[in-house]
Amino acid sequence: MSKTQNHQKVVLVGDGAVGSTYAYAMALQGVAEEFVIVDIVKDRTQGDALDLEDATPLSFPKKIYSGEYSDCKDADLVVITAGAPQKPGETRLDLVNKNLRILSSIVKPVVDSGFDGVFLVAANPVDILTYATWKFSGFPKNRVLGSGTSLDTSRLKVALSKALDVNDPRSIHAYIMGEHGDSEFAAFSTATVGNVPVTVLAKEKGLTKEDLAKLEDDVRNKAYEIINKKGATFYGVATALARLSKAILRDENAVLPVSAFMDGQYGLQDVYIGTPAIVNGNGIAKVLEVPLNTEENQKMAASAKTLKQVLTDGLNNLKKN
Ligand SMILES: NC(=O)C1=CN([C@@H]2O[C@H](COP(=O)(O)OP(=O)(O)OC[C@H]3O[C@@H](n4cnc5c(N)ncnc54)[C@H](O)[C@@H]3O)[C@@H](O)[C@H]2O)C=CC1
Ligand SMILES: CC(=O)C(=O)O
Repeated sequence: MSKTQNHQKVVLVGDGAVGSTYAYAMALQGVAEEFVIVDIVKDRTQGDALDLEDATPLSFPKKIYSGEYSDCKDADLVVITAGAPQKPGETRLDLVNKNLRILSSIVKPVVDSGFDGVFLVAANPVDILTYATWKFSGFPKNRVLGSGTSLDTSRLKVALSKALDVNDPRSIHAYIMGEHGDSEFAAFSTATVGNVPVTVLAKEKGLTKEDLAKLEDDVRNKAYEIINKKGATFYGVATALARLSKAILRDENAVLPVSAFMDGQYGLQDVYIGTPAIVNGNGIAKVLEVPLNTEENQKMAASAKTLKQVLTDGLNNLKKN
């Protein structure tokens, strides 16, 4: 299918639980006229394309098909959800060697196709795989981003909306920052509801500092809770990926939590990590540096340190094997 102007094309690599749910979320939205699905399991991509195209007469006219890396040539966006998921008891960081190997087999053929769009990475450990996608691709930093703490931020909004009796989580302005993983933290010092600090509203509700710490911990551990109960998480992240895709494809300049390259922000260098950023058709237009308090800044630094260590070890292991 040849592309005309204003015709947007997305290639999804990884048609598992996360990828196929993202494909469904995109099928229901009026963005991207062409959607290609790539995976090593061809029967699945072909079956999913046939199944998903049946949603289009009732949602949005869209060409959905099973494809190849060569289809990335004229794509606007490549979304990577290929990779092993956590088994119960595993952390996201435990996936690093396995998923770096898978990623290294994906980025090269995408780039070799002539792809010149934006990479959006969701496979875990997402901050590390986003960095590796940037390295492997040779793309500019702004055109490689990860889903980062977008899912965790949604989880924080859900938890705060329940705790503060604000039924619409979209009214909560708060971020989980740092690693998408065990060293992430809630930036409570800047969190607001209708411009009122969350800390003030929490106090009015009789919530103590310990209650907020427990809420943050529950958010941090929510993936483990879901994986223990049903084996995987996919609806939340798929919706976050669809939101990020829309911001990119519609050139929205929307503020969203992502994994972004640090170039001095938060005193950090040479690491991809979760922060709010302005997202548009070029990927990351600008990293927004949240004015964190001292304790939060320390958590951000500690999170970055963990990521850098695992990244270095992971890339060394990849070279050895
Ligand atoms: N960033 C986030 O917030 C979240 C990230 N994830 C991560 O997303 C990834 C995918 O999770 P699920 O979809 O549940 O796993 P899954 O096992 O259901 O799907 C993985 C897919 O990747 C494909 N794949 C494996 N190697 C490939 C290769 N070399 N080339 C192309 N495709 C390949 C598999 O065939 C499979 O279809 C995991 O790493 C998981 O941890 C999951 C939830 C949230
Ligand atoms: C699996 C994962 O990364 C999550 O649900 O947060």
